[in-house]
Order: sequence, then C-alpha cells, then structure tokens
Amino acid sequence: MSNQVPEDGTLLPLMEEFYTIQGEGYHTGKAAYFIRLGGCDVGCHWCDVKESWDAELHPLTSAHAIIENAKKFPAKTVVITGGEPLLYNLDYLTKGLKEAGIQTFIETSGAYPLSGYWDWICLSPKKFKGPRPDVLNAAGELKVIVFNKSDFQWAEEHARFVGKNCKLYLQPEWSKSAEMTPLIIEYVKNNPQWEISLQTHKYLNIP
Ligand SMILES: C[S@@+](CC[C@H](N)C(=O)[O-])C[C@H]1O[C@@H](n2cnc3c(N)ncnc32)[C@H](O)[C@@H]1O
Ligand SMILES: Nc1nc2[nH]cc(C(=O)O)c2c(=O)[nH]1
Ligand code: SF4
Ligand SMILES: [Mg+2]
Repeated sequence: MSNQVPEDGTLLPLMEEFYTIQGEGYHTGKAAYFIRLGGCDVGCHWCDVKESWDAELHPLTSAHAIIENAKKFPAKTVVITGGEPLLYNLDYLTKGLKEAGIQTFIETSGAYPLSGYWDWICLSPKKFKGPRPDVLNAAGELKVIVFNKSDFQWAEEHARFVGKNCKLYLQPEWSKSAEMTPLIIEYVKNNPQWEISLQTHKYLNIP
C-alpha cells in the first residue's frame, strides 16, 4: 500500500472514474459509474490494466469528492475496481455512497481483507496471490479467468469455498480468447453450474 494513504479511507488513490456499461459477470449490460483505484501487487501477467499497479502514480483523492461525482449520473450503481481496491479501507467511501442511495458493487481478487458495505461482490481469484476466506464467503459471484486448460480444475477448487448461492463464471483471458472460448463452451455444456462471462465492453468498444 502507498505510504501516504490514510487508514480511515477518506483519501484514496484514484486512477480514473467513468460512466459506462458493466461489461462482465452477473450485472453485464447495466449502466454503472466505475471508480478505478490505483495500486495492485497481485501481478497477473495478463492483466489488462497494468497502468493501475503503481499506487504512487494515482493522485490521492477525497472519497467525499468521488461520492459527489457518482451522484451526478442517472444509474444509481457504482463499480469499485482497480488495481486491487481491497488494498484500502473502503468503509468510508461505500457508507457515503449508500447514504446517497447508490448501490455498491466491487471487482476484487480477494487477496486483501474485506472492507466496505456491498450490494454485490465479484470475486475473481488469482493463482499469483490467492483469495482470503472472508471474501470467498461474501462473494455473490466467482469469476475465474481462463488462460489455459489447467484453469478449469483451479476454478473447481475455488468453487468449493464460496457460498451455495454464489454464481459461477468462466471468463476467457482476452489474448487467449480464440483458443479458450471453445473449451469454455464445452465445459459449461458439461458442467452447467458454470456460466460464460465475456468482456462485452471490449466488443462494444466502450470503456
Ligand atoms: C483489472 S481487474 C481489477 C479488480 C481486481 N484487481 C481483480 O482482479 O478482480 C478487473 C477484472 O478484469 C479481469 N481481467 C483482467 N485482465 C483480464 C484479461 N486480460 N482478460 C480477461 N479478464 C481480465 C480480472 O480478473 C477482474 O475480474
Ligand atoms: N465496461 C467495463 N466493465 C467492466 N467490468 C469490470 C471491469 C474492470 O476493469 O474491473 C470493467 C471495465 O473496465 N469496463
Ligand atoms: S489482481 Fe486485478 S488489477 Fe491486479 S494484476 Fe490481477 S487483474 Fe490486474
Ligand atoms: Mg476492465
């Protein structure tokens, strides 16, 4: 974690904020305001936002100002992502968003302790730094990225630790999509407890 980030969560390293359509997972297709926090040390070699990794590059921004920005958009839903947003204490930010009548969704690897008040938790666990039990328990969806064949087995190993109502998704790693998507299709046909998640925003050419 960046040294200057106060532990009370009133200031957070903000990389970008944008209003778009949720492209992935259970809430695909819904308008939402995205809040991308800088900082991640999980180290996925295929990460599609490596510019987020160094928290020092992203200005410490008042959580209050982020909440005021989020209020301006018609969809009363935010997605907090990163980077790895659970590097930070998200209690202050999410409390303020909920007080403003905004639903709070998170995208996380689950590699750090759960903080914040959430309407939806998307857990996308990683081999490089595994998920914590508190996040596995609280996840509304488990979204495993499929980069190679061994990831199906790995996905099953993590599915054992989520709650019984947790939605299960397999999402092709973008650069391996042509190779992996046919395997995912066959896997889901044979194991229908899993569903396919695609990064639809990349096909739509939106943020
Ligand atoms: C950039 S991450 C940020 C949030 C958090 N660090 C995480 O990994 O869940 C947002 C989502 O994009 C997924 N993702 C990142 N790079 C990807 C890629 N190359 N192909 C498919 N999904 C990717 C992640 O697994 C995660 O579900
Ligand atoms: N449209 C859109 N949907 C997304 N869902 C998760 C994203 C992320 O980077 O966390 C993302 C993103 O970057 N864009
Ligand atoms: S955990 Fe998320 S932000 Fe961090 S490297 Fe992996 S995909 Fe990228
Ligand atoms: Mg993304």
